[in-house]
Amino acid sequence: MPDQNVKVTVIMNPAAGRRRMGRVVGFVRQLQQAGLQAQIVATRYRGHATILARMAVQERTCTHIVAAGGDGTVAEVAEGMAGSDIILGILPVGTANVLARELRVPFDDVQNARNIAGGACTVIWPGRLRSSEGECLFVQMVGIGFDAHVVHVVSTRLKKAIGRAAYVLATLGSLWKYRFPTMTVSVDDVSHAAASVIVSKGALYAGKYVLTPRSMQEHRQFSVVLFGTAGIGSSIRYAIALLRGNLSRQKDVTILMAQKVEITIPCNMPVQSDGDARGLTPIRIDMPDRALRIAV
Ligand SMILES: Nc1ncnc2c1ncn2[C@@H]1O[C@H](COP(=O)(O)OP(=O)(O)OP(=O)(O)O)[C@@H](O)[C@H]1O
Repeated sequence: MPDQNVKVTVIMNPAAGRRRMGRVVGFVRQLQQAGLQAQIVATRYRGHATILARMAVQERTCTHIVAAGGDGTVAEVAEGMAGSDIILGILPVGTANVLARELRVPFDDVQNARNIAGGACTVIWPGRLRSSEGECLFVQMVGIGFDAHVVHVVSTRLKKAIGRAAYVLATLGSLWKYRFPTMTVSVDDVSHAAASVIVSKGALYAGKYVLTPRSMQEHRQFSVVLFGTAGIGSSIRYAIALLRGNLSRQKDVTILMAQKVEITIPCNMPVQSDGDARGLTPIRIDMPDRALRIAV
């Protein structure tokens, strides 16, 4: 029997993925058919999802917020509601939707709506990034170096037109343009040298590819993946290893569990979080005390 007190606000990013308004409307209809009250609010600009989620928490206008978008939208919504008792749902209509894959949120919208109505949820711990653009939560990962350069240069228009293939083209272009400087990474106060770094809450990357053997979503820690060798050849080797699922077995890839990462040298390295450009180094990443309840 559905709970009549369940009120769902769907925060929809109209700029995510390939503009799937019809799918969001259909999903809301599914929620309503399951006996829940549901409404859609569309974001109007970058960061708006955080403001909408924060207002919903403060005014207690709903019991659930569904982030309709990709990982960037989920992260913005999380920023506004983490630490509250509101449950976060995900309607994966973005480009990569890594967190939804990680948590096995159904891509079948009927099943997803049923799960939300059913009330099952899990608790995850987002990380916090401080960079030249200020502070934000991340739900899946932060990249510093080569992958962040790809995110900084990928064309939004191409992403809309061809989806994840836009990242493949941007990666090929970046192989020639990126200079591959080495950085000093402090991981829980121990210094390491790396060509590129990915700090990850989850096990997956760029969709369904295995980055680390273990997801840390349910822990107050993250994995730190240090890519040891700079240059075009090594980057291609890392990409192939990622596609084949054996990245963690590369001799020059180190994976550490940690709660704090700092990169101060060199300055001005590109930074991305959850697939969105987030300014430049210096950065600090840690684990705030704000959990997220997520419908699964
Ligand atoms: N109304 C809007 N207009 C323009 N940009 C927006 C709007 N609302 C949100 N955004 C921005 O859209 C960006 C992309 O969103 P999101 O990451 O959810 O989609 P995606 O990139 O297609 O998916 P993924 O991260 O899974 O690859 C985010 O940086 C977000 O801040």
